[in-house]
Amino acid sequence: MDGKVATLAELGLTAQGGREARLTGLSVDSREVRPGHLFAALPGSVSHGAGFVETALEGGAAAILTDADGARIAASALSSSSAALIIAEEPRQALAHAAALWFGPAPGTLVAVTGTNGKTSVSTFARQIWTALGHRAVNLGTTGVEGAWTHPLKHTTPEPITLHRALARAAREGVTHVAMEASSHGLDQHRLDGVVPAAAGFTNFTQDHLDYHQSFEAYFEAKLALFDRVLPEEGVVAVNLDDTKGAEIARRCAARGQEVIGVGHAEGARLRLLAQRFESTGQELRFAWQGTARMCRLDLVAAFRPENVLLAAAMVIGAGEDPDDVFRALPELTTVRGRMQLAARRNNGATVFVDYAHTPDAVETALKALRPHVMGRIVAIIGAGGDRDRGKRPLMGAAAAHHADAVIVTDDNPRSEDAGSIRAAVLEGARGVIGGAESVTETGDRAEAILRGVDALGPGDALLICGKGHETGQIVGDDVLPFDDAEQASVAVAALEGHA
Ligand SMILES: CC(=O)N[C@H]1[C@@H](OP(=O)(O)OP(=O)(O)OC[C@H]2O[C@@H](n3ccc(=O)[nH]c3=O)[C@H](O)[C@@H]2O)O[C@H](CO)[C@@H](O)[C@@H]1O[C@H](C)C(=O)N[C@@H](C)C(=O)N[C@H](CCC(=O)O)C(=O)O
Ligand SMILES: Nc1ncnc2c1ncn2[C@@H]1O[C@H](COP(=O)(O)OP(=O)(O)OP(=O)(O)O)[C@@H](O)[C@H]1O
Ligand SMILES: N[C@H](CCC[C@H](N)C(=O)O)C(=O)O
Ligand SMILES: [Mg+2]
Repeated sequence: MDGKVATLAELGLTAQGGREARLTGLSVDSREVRPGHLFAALPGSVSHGAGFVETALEGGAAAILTDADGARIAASALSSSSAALIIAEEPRQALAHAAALWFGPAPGTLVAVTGTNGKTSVSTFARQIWTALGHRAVNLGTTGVEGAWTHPLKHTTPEPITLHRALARAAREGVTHVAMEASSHGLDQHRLDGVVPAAAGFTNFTQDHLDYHQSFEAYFEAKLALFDRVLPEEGVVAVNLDDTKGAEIARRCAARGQEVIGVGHAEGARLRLLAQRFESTGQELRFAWQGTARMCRLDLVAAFRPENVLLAAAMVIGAGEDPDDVFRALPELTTVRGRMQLAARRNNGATVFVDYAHTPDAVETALKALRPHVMGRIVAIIGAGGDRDRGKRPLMGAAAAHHADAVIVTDDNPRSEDAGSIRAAVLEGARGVIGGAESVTETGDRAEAILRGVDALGPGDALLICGKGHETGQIVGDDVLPFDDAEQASVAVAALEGHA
């Protein structure tokens, strides 16, 4: 945005005393302030950004956006400055709107999805459907910006400056359609308040992020904001009715007069899942749109997959596509990076999948979702991250031993911890299961564990490599060693089948 200048009024902001400023950029971090910037001094979880106003002013900030507390904290720094002061009740919301105006036009069609699990999957499928229909589309979230334009991101839902910069750049690259993930942190912090979705989706609601939200109620309230605050009145709501909280959202939105597309097995679903038949690398679906039954084959495994696919279809329909065109595109959907991804196949037909499951619940869900596709045995590779929740380690081991036929415990980002001790905790959980997996073994080196796992596969068997999904590195101490589960799976198959 070199050379660009805007007034406060052009960004929808009004300073105390009506003072004006000519802005050259926006920052939320005082260390990034350049001369002429608006510095948003936000109340944080660790400190109040207002404590950094002095640094921002030294850096040349022309305006400070904050709340009433912030104005008090920064009063003395501001008293000797000519910078404009904007006091907003919700400075994060004001920043989101200002960032949307500063960076300029975003792609014309945007949808957003929230829920505990499945956001990355649903937004990726929405992007793939649009692409199949001839649009230049991207998905934006945990795996960065992917599709017609790619760009890395540090967060699932980035703060508004990063978000609107990315959206504007995507638009300049010719992208017309965006499916984005709305994390509960992002919603709670008003990061999406400057976007205008045509449709919003809800996957499901289970326990997560209680360290931040404190209670289930607060966590759900955060998610509701996508429908109550971010989605405009004329926006369409696509929601999984099989989830109790989803049904509640559907009722609330319908009562408000919003168009709702219910998805799921539930009788009242406009897009209703009727039946599934599983094969080793995919499944047949029978579903109905507004009462008319249809069939299609998905080249995707996991019993829960149709939930994600049909929700994505509902969001794309809600955003204006013709339902028949959308359903014709479904057989073309391909795997989501690191989510029940078919990474390799042995000559004997055995399959190797990679999944990001890194909690006890996710390990259980992933293994159960794979089971109906597998005629033989399931081998699971699992490990747990260092410098993360220690309590989950034995529980992950137990989940794997309960639901797999053989378990290989290995390393997954030991970070600053002793890798052997982490494995020992996972092994203890796995070996404590009575009547579970027939074998539980330990192989610290992840590449070797994958080779052993692949080697153990007979006809009809499957290997599920849990924990790293789309990650491209193994974090050991301060080093990030290149490592990609899907790539290692192919390397292992090639080595065992004797081809390069
Ligand atoms: C817990 C959380 O969400 N924190 C966000 C919050 O920062 P904070 O409240 O911790 O900030 P703080 O450290 O108290 O500092 C207060 C303010 O002072 C500013 N500051 C701080 C130091 C300094 O020298 N100068 C300065 O200006 C900070 O930029 C901040 O605005 O506000 C910041 C500015 O908007 C965010 O960047 C930051 O996200 C951090 C980076 C983060 O890691 N968030 C994660 C937890 C997150 O949002 N994850 C979700 C979903 C994950 C999932 O689904 O698994 C995501 O969407 O990625
Ligand atoms: N509909 C679903 N029901 C249950 N589990 C699911 C569903 N969709 C995906 N999962 C599982 O949840 C995990 C995360 O999937 P995905 O990355 O799509 O979700 P997400 O909401 O984006 O997660 P994150 O909060 O990490 O960004 C994967 O392990 C996947 O197997
Ligand atoms: N966002 C999560 C992902 C964990 C993935 C797993 N590979 C690990 O390192 O534990 C975390 O950083 O805790
Ligand atoms: Mg995600």
